[in-house]
Amino acid sequence: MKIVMMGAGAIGAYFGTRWHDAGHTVINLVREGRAEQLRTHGMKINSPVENTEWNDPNVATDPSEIEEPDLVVLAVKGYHIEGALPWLKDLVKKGAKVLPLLNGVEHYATLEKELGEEAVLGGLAFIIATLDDKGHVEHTSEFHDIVFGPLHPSQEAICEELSVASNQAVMNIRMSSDILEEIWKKYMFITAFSGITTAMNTAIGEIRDSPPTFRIAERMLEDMQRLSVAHGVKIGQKEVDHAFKQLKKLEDHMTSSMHQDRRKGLPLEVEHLHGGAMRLASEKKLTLPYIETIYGIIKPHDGMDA
Ligand SMILES: NC(=O)C1=CN([C@@H]2O[C@H](COP(=O)(O)OP(=O)(O)OC[C@H]3O[C@@H](n4cnc5c(N)ncnc54)[C@H](OP(=O)(O)O)[C@@H]3O)[C@@H](O)[C@H]2O)C=CC1
Ligand SMILES: CC(C)(CO)C(=O)C(=O)O
Repeated sequence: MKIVMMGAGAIGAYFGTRWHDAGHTVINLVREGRAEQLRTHGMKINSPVENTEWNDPNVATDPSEIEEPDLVVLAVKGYHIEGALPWLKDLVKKGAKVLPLLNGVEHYATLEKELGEEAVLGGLAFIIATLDDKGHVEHTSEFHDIVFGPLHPSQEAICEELSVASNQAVMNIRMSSDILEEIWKKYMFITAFSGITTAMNTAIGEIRDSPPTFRIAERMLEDMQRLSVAHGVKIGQKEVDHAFKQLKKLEDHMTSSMHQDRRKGLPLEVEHLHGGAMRLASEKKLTLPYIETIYGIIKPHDGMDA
């Protein structure tokens, strides 16, 4: 299978290298700065599961360099989506389907409108990973999962193909028959987890030590549950309880990718995740008081805080 990794950041570099190691043609379609870093330092993954290196990774800096792509795995941040559209359009014209692995929901409407509904699969990544100063991946959790599935009946074949192609890859990958519901469940979880860890600027352990603070995370899950129902996705109290249990089970040091970005002084996905939830709520005349509050607390740190 010919896979284009669009965005070879933390998750793109991680999963792209794992597919490469499994024998697939993986092309990292990146911007100039990242291309230079990959040429100089190559790909390296430091992982509790298995370390690996790809010394001379395939790098492209324009879609015209790529022939007959099967799948574009989209692993950019929410605030990169608009900028990614021209290259995505070129690749879709060449026959590729697009599998986004971003957190959040709002990007699906944009991608479907710009690329066509048949081109956009549903996808999610579950991993804790970040890049070091050489652009190598630091994978710090035992889990490294992808869940994906069709959002349009015409996508069954490419989904089956990806499933088979991933059999030998060092990752847990699963095809879902209801990827939309899974995307919303993760959206509910990540909005609470990234919201509380980024707003408090600390990992989950310290948040749990303060029950009134931890309760805010539960309230955010409830806000997101109401939002999903308003958008026709069946998420109930059972799923809220399950997500809250997951927050209770995480190891003390664990934190969200958004909080890791705050620690590094990078731009945050707060507009995409929490801002997106507020826009989706206003479409349905809902208010999300806890999401709105946490959004207000995080917003000043977007790209400004070390
Ligand atoms: N990191 C994690 O642990 C997890 C992250 N996620 C989600 O996955 C998504 C990606 O996160 P993550 O990998 O951490 O992000 P990173 O910031 O590490 O990587 C994003 C990459 O996208 C690249 N990029 C941006 N625009 C383009 C473009 N137009 N063309 C090509 N490359 C582009 C950036 O390149 P450049 O260097 O040029 O800016 C950067 O390398 C987010 O939605 C995040 O929430 C989900 C689960 C876990
Ligand atoms: C919750 C987690 C770590 C799971 O993959 C995540 O998606 C993130 O922090 O962005």
